[in-house]
Parts: sequence; C-alpha cells; structure tokens
Amino acid sequence: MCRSLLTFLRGSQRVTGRRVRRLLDKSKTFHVACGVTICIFSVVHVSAHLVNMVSFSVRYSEDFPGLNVAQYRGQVTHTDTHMDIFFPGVTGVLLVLVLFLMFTASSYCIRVSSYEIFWYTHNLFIVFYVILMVHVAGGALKYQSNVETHPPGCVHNNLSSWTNHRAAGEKGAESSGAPQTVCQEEARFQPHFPQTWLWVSAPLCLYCAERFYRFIRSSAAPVTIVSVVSHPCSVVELRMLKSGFKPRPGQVSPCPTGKNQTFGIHLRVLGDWTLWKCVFLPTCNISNLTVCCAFSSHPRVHVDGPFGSPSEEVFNYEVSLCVAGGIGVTPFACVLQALFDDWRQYKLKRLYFVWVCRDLQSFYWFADLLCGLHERLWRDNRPDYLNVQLYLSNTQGLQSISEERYRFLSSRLRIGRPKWKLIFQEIGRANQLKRVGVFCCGPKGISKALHTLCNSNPHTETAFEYNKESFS
Ligand SMILES: NC(=O)C1=CN([C@@H]2O[C@H](COP(=O)(O)OP(=O)(O)OC[C@H]3O[C@@H](n4cnc5c(N)ncnc54)[C@H](OP(=O)(O)O)[C@@H]3O)[C@@H](O)[C@H]2O)C=CC1
Ligand code: HEM
Repeated sequence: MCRSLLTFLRGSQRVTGRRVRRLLDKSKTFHVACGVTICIFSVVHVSAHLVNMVSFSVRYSEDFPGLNVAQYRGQVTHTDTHMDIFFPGVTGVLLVLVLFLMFTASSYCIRVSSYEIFWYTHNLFIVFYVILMVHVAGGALKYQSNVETHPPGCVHNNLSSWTNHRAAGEKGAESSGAPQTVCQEEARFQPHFPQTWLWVSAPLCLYCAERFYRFIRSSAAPVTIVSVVSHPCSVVELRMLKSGFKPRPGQVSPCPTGKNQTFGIHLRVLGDWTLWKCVFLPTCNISNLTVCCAFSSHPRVHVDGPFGSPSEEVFNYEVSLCVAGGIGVTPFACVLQALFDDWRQYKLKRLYFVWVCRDLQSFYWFADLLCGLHERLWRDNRPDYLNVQLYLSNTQGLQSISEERYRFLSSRLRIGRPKWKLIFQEIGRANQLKRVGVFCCGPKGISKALHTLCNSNPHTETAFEYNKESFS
C-alpha cells in the first residue's frame, strides 16, 4: 500500500511493460489477499496453540523439566500461569483482537457505509505490528544449547527413561551391535532470540517513511479552493489550486492545463466521508451553494497525492473502451479533456465511451465537454475517433435531452441498461486483431460483468484487457 512509491514506479515509465503496470494497479487486491491470508493463518495459529495447551498437560516431561509449561502431568487449569507464556498469551489475545477489529471493519459494507470506521480501525495496523514484534519476547520457544554434550536420544543414568532406554538399547544392541551414546550432562534449554522484527521492520519502515513523506507533502501548503460548483443529482465540483501539484489525466476530474492551473474533483454526496460532508455540510446547503460559498470561510483543505490510476493507461492502447457508471465518470472526464486539448499526441486511435446513469440530469455534468470534443474531432476530420453511448437506466417516463446545443448527446442516448455482450461483439468486429483496453469505474455489478467478458474472450480475433478503477 505504498501508494507514492507505486505511483512513482508506474508513472515515471521506469516500469516500461504494460503488463507490469497493470500488475501494480492490482496492489489493493493483492493487499486484501494478504490481509485475508493473515486472518486465516491466525486462526490456524491460535487453534494450534489451543491444541498445544492440552499437549503441555498430557505430555508433561519429567526428563526435561525446563521445557514444561504445565506444572505437573494432567494439569487442567493454569491458575499459576507460567511467566514464559503469560506475555505471549496477553499479546496474542491483543493481536487477535486488533486483527478482528481490522477484519470486520474492512468489510465492503462498512467501507461503503462508514468509511471513517474502516479508516480509523485500519490504522491500528501500527499497534498490530508493534505487538507482533514483542509477541515472542516471553521466551516460551526454546532451543537446546548443549547438543554436543547431550545429543538427542542419548541415555543418562539420572533420567527416569533410562531403564526403558537401556532395555530397548540392550535389545537393539544385541540385535544390531550398535553402541548407545551416553549423555555427558543434563540437557540445557535457552529461549530463542526474538526474530520477528527481522521480517517486519523493513516493510514497516518503508511504509512509515512513505506515510511521513505523504504527510509532509500534503501539509506543506493547503490548497486554495477557487470555486465550488453545484451540479445536478447531489454532485459538487471543487476547483482547487496548489503549487507543484501535477496530476495526470485519469487521476482527478479536470487536470491543470497551460491556461488554467486549477485542478478539480467531482464528488457525489454519499456516506459519511465525502469531503462535502466533512468540510461544507456544517455551514452549507447543497441547494444554495452559491450563497454558501460567498459567505462561509472554508476550513483548510490538504490534498494527498496525486496517486497512480489505471485510467492513465487509456492513451497507451490504440483502441480503448471506457465504461462509467454514474459518478464513476470522473476519472474519464480528464481523459476526455486531455483529448480535447490535443488528441494527436497519443497512441490512442479510437475511444469507445459508454456512460450509464440513473438520472437524465447526470449527463449534464460533462455534457459541454463531450459535445466540445465531438465537435473538435469533426473539425479535425476524425469523426470515427470517438464513439459515445449514453444509457439511461431509469426507464420510467419519456425522457430526452432537449437542448439544441446537446443534440449530439440526445442522438446517442438509449434507454435501459447496456447489453455488454453486444457492445463487445460490435467493438470486436470493428477492431479485429487489435488489443482493446477496457476501463471501468462505477458500481461493482458493471465491473464484474465487464471483467467476466474480458476473461471469457469470446472474440478470438480481438483481445480485451480489463483495467479497473477501484473506489471502495
Ligand atoms: N462519490 C464519488 O465521488 C465517486 C464515487 N465513485 C464510485 O462510483 C460508483 C457509482 O456511483 P453512483 O453514481 O452512486 O452509481 P449508481 O448507483 O447511481 O449507478 C450508476 C448506474 O450504473 C447502473 N448499473 C449498476 N449496475 C449495473 C450493471 N450490472 N449493468 C449495467 N448498469 C448497471 C445503474 O443502473 P440501475 O439504475 O439500473 O441500478 C445506474 O444507472 C460507486 O461505486 C462509487 O464507489 C467513483 C468516483 C467518485
Ligand atoms: C483483513 C483483511 C483486510 C482488508 C479487507 C483490507 C482492506 C484494505 C483496503 C480496501 C485498503 C485501501 C483503503 C483505501 O484505498 O481507501 C487498505 C489499506 C491499508 N491496509 Fe488493509 N485490509 C486488510 C488487512 C490489513 C492488515 C492485516 C494490515 C496490517 C496489519 C493492513 C494495513 C493496511 C495499510 C497500511 C493500508 C494503507 C492505508 C493507506 O496508506 O492509504 N490491512 N486495506
């Protein structure tokens, strides 16, 4: 989860292969897989300890008292807890508790409904690592320090097992003729030197350095909020200015350009985490934004980033398909803007843009940009460059974009959800023997459907490569 490091590797073209860049984009999925693996193996680990507790009692050894955790054979309760296991026991319970909190708060429903709970609980990872490093400090795990003078299996007069050993030995020696090794001294055991820190400290230091860098970078100067625009369907556009902040298309919604140094984000007011709720809600009313912005003094806003985004890759295919669901259009807005500024500089030769919304009004968020790009491409004699398909999923009532200046959009508007298979077939037919980059940002259902279609690869002549933008 070292986002800045990943962004650096991804964006600096140090990683030249697209395959490796796509792999870097899967860092979050890899992280979740590691997290779940930690949880599964913690369950295995704790279960093994429970089995061990029984073993301590049942297999109490009179021969090696230094190794025993139980005080006598058959001990059922541990009223007088051995100090060797007291510390690992307490820290172990704390580790399980922290992990349980992190695991449950990381579930999709909590992340979506209350991101704050997820975020603050997740930051317990630092507590987790610190406890993990001291977990073995009690010295319960021991090794034998005098193997030369007391080799395993040797026999000693003082040991109770001597008689058994001798009996077995004599019998064996008689048959095989092998002599028995006699112990020169009692077995001695010493606790292991704790080694967890060896495995954990390097990644932990790397991550802490990354967080420190991010903190310094984001708090160096707060951003200046230049404008706040209210869009239909509870969407707010913030235009900001920050010196030295250089996002690339796909990372924010409008990127800084030569003429306009501001960058922007579009936010849908949802859940408890959106900037709108944290920053503006106490003083503002979304329906009265202009008044609100004129009178309220905005708190200081710091921006962490920019971070790499799979949508940056749109330009690196000859043919790309961008699919947006609702507010998921934001990463593609900047892509469209970049094409509007100069589409000739990119490898991209054709862009399919599919946008599904529940509300007709949502299409107005970027209606000017879409129409502007369409007109520009027609002027530049490339009408085939951009293929726009808008889908209105809400089928109730007669709805259309009536404004004359948005005629291009109204002619591209279809009612109902898209038929993904047909869209893929159509693109496959028009781009045979090509590799098509598929980009998706929106509800899970859409990305699942597209991912499945890309993997099933029904068009042998066209390869579809799936790239997903993940927001939760
Ligand atoms: N808050 C923010 O600022 C940002 C959020 N996001 C992410 O964008 C996502 C979308 O947000 P939101 O605008 O609320 O989305 P909506 O819930 O409004 O859904 C958008 C559209 O997608 C359609 N849809 C859903 N599933 C499918 C499917 N399987 N096949 C075809 N169409 C489908 C919906 O159709 P129907 O009406 O039939 O359900 C709807 O028309 C969220 O997951 C969020 O994480 C991304 C960028 C920024
Ligand atoms: C149990 C399963 C886990 C799940 C499902 C999970 C999920 C996530 C998700 C989704 C993010 C990204 C948050 C975002 O982008 O907004 C994240 C970030 C992170 N997680 Fe986990 N996680 C899990 C376990 C763990 C564990 C066990 C640790 C460490 C002990 C950990 C440490 C982190 C860290 C350090 C970040 C990065 C925060 C940042 O810099 O933005 N996670 N996790």
